Amino acid sequence: MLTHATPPETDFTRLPDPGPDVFTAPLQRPAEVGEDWLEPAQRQYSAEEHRIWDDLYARQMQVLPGRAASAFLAGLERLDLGRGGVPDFARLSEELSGLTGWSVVPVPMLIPDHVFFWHLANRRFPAGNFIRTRETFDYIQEPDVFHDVFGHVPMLTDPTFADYMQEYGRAGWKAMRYNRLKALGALYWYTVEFGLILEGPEEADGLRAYGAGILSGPTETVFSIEAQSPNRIMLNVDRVMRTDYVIDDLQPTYFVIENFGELYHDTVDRDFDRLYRALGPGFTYANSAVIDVDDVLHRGTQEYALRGGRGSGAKPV
Ligand SMILES: C[C@H](O)[C@H](O)[C@H]1CNc2nc(N)[nH]c(=O)c2N1
Ligand SMILES: N[C@@H](Cc1ccccc1)C(=O)O
Ligand SMILES: [Fe+2]
Repeated sequence: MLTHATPPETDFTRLPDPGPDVFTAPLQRPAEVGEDWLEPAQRQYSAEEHRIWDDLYARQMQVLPGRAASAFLAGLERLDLGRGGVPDFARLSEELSGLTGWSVVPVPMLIPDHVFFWHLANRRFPAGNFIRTRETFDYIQEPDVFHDVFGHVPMLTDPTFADYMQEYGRAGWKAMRYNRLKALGALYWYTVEFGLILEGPEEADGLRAYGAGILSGPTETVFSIEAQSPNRIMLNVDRVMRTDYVIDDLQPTYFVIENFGELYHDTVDRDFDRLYRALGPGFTYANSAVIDVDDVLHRGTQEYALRGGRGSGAKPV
């Protein structure tokens, strides 16, 4: 019997009930935001904060050509994110709504999973309001406005990717019912945050990054494409959803797609019920594992991780 955990009549305009494994408790909701976690307005930024955006932008532009996916670079240009200063969400939303129907809305910090899904399902991208400081210029733990807007928003100009993001949000309802958010989160991690795409034949050096976690920092932009250390493996949804991930260091493994249509087909056009029923509560594969079924583009040396990773002085590339 086929059970549809997300019934076709699901009302995605209403906030879903968080399932038992939703990471809600540790998040303290600030006084100024309601159940939707939306800030009443985008922050005002100081002149120095606008300069921080400009400097982060300039630093990325030195490394992106030849490494960022063409869809990402096209989006950056289309939205003119380098016009100077932190972009205004209202103007961004206006331009995006004409292109793919998305908007960008301000949130104070990480928001609970079910609220995040709900915004995506309604084509609203929740972006952190604050910007990092000079002290945290190279590395921040929480997503700030540079990661969220520079890293994520350009891809929302791509119609197929824009649809994928909305469907990912809608997918949260089913994953919550099955208590398998971790698995769906791994898919997000290895695509939206750390995805690579093979734009031309492999021999022609066609490997590019489209993941926001890669493209919002210079080190991982170079590491993900050029380093010998990480594995680069063709994306296999069943495999990826069983794979653990690191949140505070360069990835030991990247998963590669050939185009966004294929990503859409392998995820959206497929019923995850059977998969969720087959999955255990935790992950099966370590984040550095290479397994039998893998279609391996590059088997990494894992030298960076073996030397101790972040904080050890190990050189990324
Ligand atoms: C898997 C899950 O959807 C993911 O971790 C969510 C949780 N809450 C978030 N909240 C914000 N503000 N930004 C994010 O990217 C996320 N990611
Ligand atoms: N097709 C998936 C939904 C999904 C869409 C997009 C990304 C991931 C999952 C399901 O049946 O649940
Ligand atoms: Fe992100």
